[in-house]
Amino acid sequence: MITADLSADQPVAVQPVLEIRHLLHAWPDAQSGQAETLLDIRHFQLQAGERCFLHGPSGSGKSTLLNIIAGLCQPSTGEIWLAGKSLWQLSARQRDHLRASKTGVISQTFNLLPYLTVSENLQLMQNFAGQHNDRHWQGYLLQQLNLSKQANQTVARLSVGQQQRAAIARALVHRPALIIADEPTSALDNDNKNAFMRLLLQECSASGASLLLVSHDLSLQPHFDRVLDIASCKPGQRATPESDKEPLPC
Ligand SMILES: Nc1ncnc2c1ncn2[C@@H]1O[C@H](COP(=O)(O)OP(=O)(O)OP(=O)(O)O)[C@@H](O)[C@H]1O
Repeated sequence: MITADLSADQPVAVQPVLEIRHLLHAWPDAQSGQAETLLDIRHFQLQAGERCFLHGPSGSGKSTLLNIIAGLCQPSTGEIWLAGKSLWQLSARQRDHLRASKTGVISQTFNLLPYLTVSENLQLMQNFAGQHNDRHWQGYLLQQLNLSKQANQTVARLSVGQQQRAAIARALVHRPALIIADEPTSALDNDNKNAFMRLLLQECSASGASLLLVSHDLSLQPHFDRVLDIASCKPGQRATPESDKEPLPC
């Protein structure tokens, strides 16, 4: 079980992009049907432009937490505030709209539409976010991600690494306030990993987007303001601070 109070020490002058209050989440065990608590986070905030790196062992609940933050999975109890709105007080339609307009999600399974081209996937994302179709910007992103040649190919014909880069472009194309990335570099070679990190950080700086990124690749840590080890926050333990900026009282 993960128990954490990851609140910032400083009083907050501006509204955070993301705030978690008293989150508890349990999945029912497949055999016994009993629910065992997986996540227990008393408080967590992410400010505009802040970059947070989240790591921890396989099965510790990182993807579950990201799905909860993205409004794709309802927590057992607790509140998730995204851009000043409480996710689970919204209708499903309002929640979908908030997710589409405020977050860019790069998931482990990419969630691209395989029968559409890369460009069409980007256009669709801008449409969902209520934006006009900015072909110049889309082309720039694809070029930065070394995907220009694949712009008019259907996603189903791309390699896994190319699909991952297409998913990255889609997460950035509508300039979201919060980028949520689950193992975004796992299928990339070193060159593409570096290009991806460069573009992601550059776009976060340019747009002021916050970034919450989950990875097992600890070499990415220096790019982040805060580093959280989800597994170090256990009941009765105090997490070892990993970031110079932020202690993590559990
Ligand atoms: N929809 C679900 N229903 C039931 N149990 C689930 C569901 N999704 C995840 N789990 C369980 O929750 C636990 C945490 O899974 P999760 O994918 O969040 O871990 P993780 O830290 O992201 O792992 P990894 O690093 O391997 O991706 C696992 O034991 C998993 O089996």
